[in-house]
Amino acid sequence: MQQALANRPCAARRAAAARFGRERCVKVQAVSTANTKPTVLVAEKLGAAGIDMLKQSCNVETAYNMKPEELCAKASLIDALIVRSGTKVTRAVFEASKGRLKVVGRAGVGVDNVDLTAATEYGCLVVNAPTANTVAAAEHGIALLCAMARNVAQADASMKSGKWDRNTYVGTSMVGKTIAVYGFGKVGAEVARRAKGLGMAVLAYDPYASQEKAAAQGVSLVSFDEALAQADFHSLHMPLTPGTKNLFNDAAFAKIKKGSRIINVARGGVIEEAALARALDAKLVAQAALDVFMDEPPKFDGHPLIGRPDVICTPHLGASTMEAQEGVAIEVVEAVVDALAGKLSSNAVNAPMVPAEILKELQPYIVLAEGLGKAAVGLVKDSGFTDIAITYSSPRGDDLDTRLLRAMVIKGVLEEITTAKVNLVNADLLAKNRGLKLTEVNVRSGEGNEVLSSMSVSLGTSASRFSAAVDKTNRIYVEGKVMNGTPFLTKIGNFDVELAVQGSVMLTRQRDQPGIVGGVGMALAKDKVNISFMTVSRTAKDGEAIMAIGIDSEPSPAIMQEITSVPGVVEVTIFKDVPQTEQ
Ligand SMILES: NC(=O)c1ccc[n+]([C@@H]2O[C@H](COP(=O)([O-])OP(=O)(O)OC[C@H]3O[C@@H](n4cnc5c(N)ncnc54)[C@H](O)[C@@H]3O)[C@@H](O)[C@H]2O)c1
Ligand SMILES: O=C(O)[C@H](O)COP(=O)(O)O
Repeated sequence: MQQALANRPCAARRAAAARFGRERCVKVQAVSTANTKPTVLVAEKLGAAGIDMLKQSCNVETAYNMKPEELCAKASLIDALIVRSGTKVTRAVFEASKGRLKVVGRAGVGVDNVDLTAATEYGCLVVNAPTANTVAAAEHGIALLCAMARNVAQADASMKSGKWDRNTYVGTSMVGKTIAVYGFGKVGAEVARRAKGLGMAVLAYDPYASQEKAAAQGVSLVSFDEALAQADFHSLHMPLTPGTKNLFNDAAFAKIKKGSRIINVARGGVIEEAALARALDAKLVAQAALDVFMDEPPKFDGHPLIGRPDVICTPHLGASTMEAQEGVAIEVVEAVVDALAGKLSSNAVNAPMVPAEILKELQPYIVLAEGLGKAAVGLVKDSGFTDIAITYSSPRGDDLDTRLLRAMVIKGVLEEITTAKVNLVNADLLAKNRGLKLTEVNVRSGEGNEVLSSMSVSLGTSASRFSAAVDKTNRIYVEGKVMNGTPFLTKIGNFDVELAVQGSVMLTRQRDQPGIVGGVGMALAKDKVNISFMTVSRTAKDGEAIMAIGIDSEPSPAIMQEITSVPGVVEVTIFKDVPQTEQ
């Protein structure tokens, strides 16, 4: 039985809702009463419209450029705090608040300056403003593109030093050139639209982007190597994740079209700064325009890029327009006010997916669902995937409310690849906005009242990073179940495994022959990688096998290469940390 998301029967939904209590997914108890208004500290400049809106229901204090100890001193006197990227909201702040601080609002997208784990532990909801600065960031990308191509910043500095130099600053034209957008999400798509207006051909590299969305904008989706080799301009718009960290390194710059130009308004860590400096020295890259840096503010003394004439820089100004700041102010204030009133906002970043009273029964299943989503997307190759299919095998059959489990799968998939923070309220919408096709199948199986006897997630794709993960129907396939209260991955592709759904795991595929375990183990030992467990599964004696190895740290690229060369080993990959769900 296959059901589209929207077509689940109402009665079954209501019955299941009553059982899972899903209408009560609120974490923050309402803070204000009829007599007392909550107190909100605005720690960075916020648009006036947001401040005015906040004043309608809260006492508002503003204090900018506070030292960390000043913020800690304030923490026990406030119910909510609003920041941008310049304020670090550390564990010390939550500790110092002694339980009073209930909401942190981030007036922007990135929440890397907020300690989310500590916030969750201290029962503090974090909300952000994920959409209102998209256009501003795209405009800044285009501003940097034009300024770089026409040497605007350098020529301005030269004139201000009293020179009239019309020869040094001859630029390069954009019309008829090719730009590659890396990360075809909210900002990337807006940059592509504007680049078309400049007469540029637009390529996009985004393994998870929808082909239809790209085609509708006249954008060609290409591989990373094709984008590097073909584009005259490279504009970065992906999130900083373990998969994108230092993506632009020596190896990438070695493949880049010689003399091309790069713009980064995404996140600093996506480019390895020292590698970019080497690429500029070698003239592989002609110019760079950077809004974001590995450390912010960067260490100016001896910085490899900031002082160079072939690099222009701005101090993280992508979101800094009057309009965007008004927009994010309103977006974040709405979310903060809702949260203070005890409502769960769709902009909640660390919102619980499950009410506490039903967590006990569901905890291992939600960890399983998220882990399966994360594992499946972790196996996707460059070419991305077309759709997600989830199968629930449960004694409850059609009576099983799949909304929460589905949301956890979406969370597992999306939080690996986008800036999106998924919660129960926004999961389906975020999936829809990404053009993700989702199908669910309920199979009545198992006995008693257990939630699931097993569950699988499969992705339609043309290629996987680990070809053994592709099943007979050519889909990346992972399956799992809860055993004695613990979630396990039980199948990858056609291979049976038994992996706890947490920690980092190395997978190898090999011929079933002696010497593999020793060879791989010895190679890992050279990098002092500790092994927590090891399981081997084979299709037949002397046939093919896969081995799963729990690893406490990640081996270097050289050791990964060495493992690939162990006789009999065909392929190797690593699943990064599959996290326990925050609750
Ligand atoms: N400079 C600024 O002030 C500023 C302002 C807003 C956003 N940003 C940054 O811009 C970036 C994009 O933001 P957004 O709102 O468009 O996010 P988004 O989540 O809408 O889009 C990100 C896109 O990157 C893609 N992606 C994920 N992994 C990838 C990979 N390995 N290679 C290529 N693409 C990959 C995703 O599929 C997604 O389409 C983020 O890093 C965000 O923090 C910066
Ligand atoms: O994450 C964001 O929204 C942008 O990087 C902008 O950050 P800012 O609000 O500190 O300008």
